[in-house]
Amino acid sequence: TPTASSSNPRRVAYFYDPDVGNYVYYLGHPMKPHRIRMAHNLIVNYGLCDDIDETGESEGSRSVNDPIVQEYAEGDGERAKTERLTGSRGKSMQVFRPRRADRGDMTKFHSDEYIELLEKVTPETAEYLTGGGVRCLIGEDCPAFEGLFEFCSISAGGTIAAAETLNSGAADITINWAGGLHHAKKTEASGFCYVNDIVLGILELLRIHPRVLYIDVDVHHGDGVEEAFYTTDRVMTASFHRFGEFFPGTGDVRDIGMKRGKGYSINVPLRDGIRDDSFHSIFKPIINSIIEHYQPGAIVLQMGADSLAGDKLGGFNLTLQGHAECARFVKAFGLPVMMLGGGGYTTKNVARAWTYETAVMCGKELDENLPYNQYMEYYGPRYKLEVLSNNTDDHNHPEYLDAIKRSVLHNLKNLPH
Ligand SMILES: CN1CC(C(=O)N[C@@H](CCCCCC(O)(O)c2ccon2)c2nc(-c3ccccc3F)c[nH]2)C1
Ligand SMILES: [Zn+2]
Repeated sequence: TPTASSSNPRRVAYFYDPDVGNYVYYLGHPMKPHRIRMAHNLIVNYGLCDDIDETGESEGSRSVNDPIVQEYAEGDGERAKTERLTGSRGKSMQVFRPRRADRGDMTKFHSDEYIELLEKVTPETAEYLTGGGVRCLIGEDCPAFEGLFEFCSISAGGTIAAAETLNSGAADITINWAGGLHHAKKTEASGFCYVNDIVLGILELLRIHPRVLYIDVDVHHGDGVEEAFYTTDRVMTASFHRFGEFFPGTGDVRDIGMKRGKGYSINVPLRDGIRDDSFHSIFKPIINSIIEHYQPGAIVLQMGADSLAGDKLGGFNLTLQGHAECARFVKAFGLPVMMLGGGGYTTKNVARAWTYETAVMCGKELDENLPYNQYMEYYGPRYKLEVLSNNTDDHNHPEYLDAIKRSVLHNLKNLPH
């Protein structure tokens, strides 16, 4: 299969399960899985891919004896075999309904007891099973909701399938907007995250690649992924996040990894109000230096949309273009990329951002006027593909950003091996 250089078109595989939008944390909880269905509907109505229905069929689906079906199926783990390819002609990318992760997949990182708890906890039994919500943090942030384990299986199944697809060489870029749940720990839920799909996907990539780079632009620190790989040099984690009186509180610039991992965790702590230009002035030089010094074989990019201006929880001031520029910049290195979702609490803007960023990876331009879609009323009154910055203060003074940048670049120059 032809390898794509950074110039010619990249083969994009996109993973989506039509059930994902049905899960609800609880009324009033900021995390709304419905946002993923909104993004999918916009992606389909912009014509970037065919839709996929409950059976995984779509009008563009191929018959099982179609050569590419055989190639895809043979080239990959058994997960692919259950897959119906919907590689439709003329669309910019292929959409797949991923196999759901099972406890065997999940316990590649998480403890047996923790996954056993996730499988059996219900809203009714949560209090009792979690010792009052303390042992596994199942409570305000991480409630036990109806279908919790299925939701985790869909999220993790998508990211594992996306990693397998990159490993098989069947695509250059893979996308799972239901993934990116970066706070989940080995034995406990945290920050709306229960199963760390990112860690599971990176473990899959490590079967092929000696070095994997993880980049996190969610407004919250990617603590679960950093912790999982804190003492190894086989994964470099780089998180750009709001820091100071903000959840989860970790991610200080001085936290750089330990043991063989010393120097392989990068934290870029930022203040609220950061705008496109100041964000890029620190993001681009750091990513350039990381790629130069670390030379990863593959990149995992968590595109949490709560770093957009106007997010309910975030406090940053990035525009749609500014947020998407991170994906565009990473794509240009021409390395295999797995792009994942994450946070994002102003749901109409989450759908806008992830639709736009899907198009960026496909190399497609989108009309700024939204196409008619199932959730059109959410996008009023302008019905545009835009997220504009506001006039809140940027508390990231240039000398602050410069000091952080110098500290990070200095550490990168001195990587031990
Ligand atoms: C004990 N105190 C509560 C803890 C706390 O402040 N938790 C953060 C959690 C924010 C999680 C952000 C998740 C994420 O965006 O990073 C994400 C989600 C998926 O991938 N990434 C938070 N919870 C809320 C929240 C929770 C329930 C209801 C309303 C809320 F505002 C807002 N922010 C401390
Ligand atoms: Zn977040």
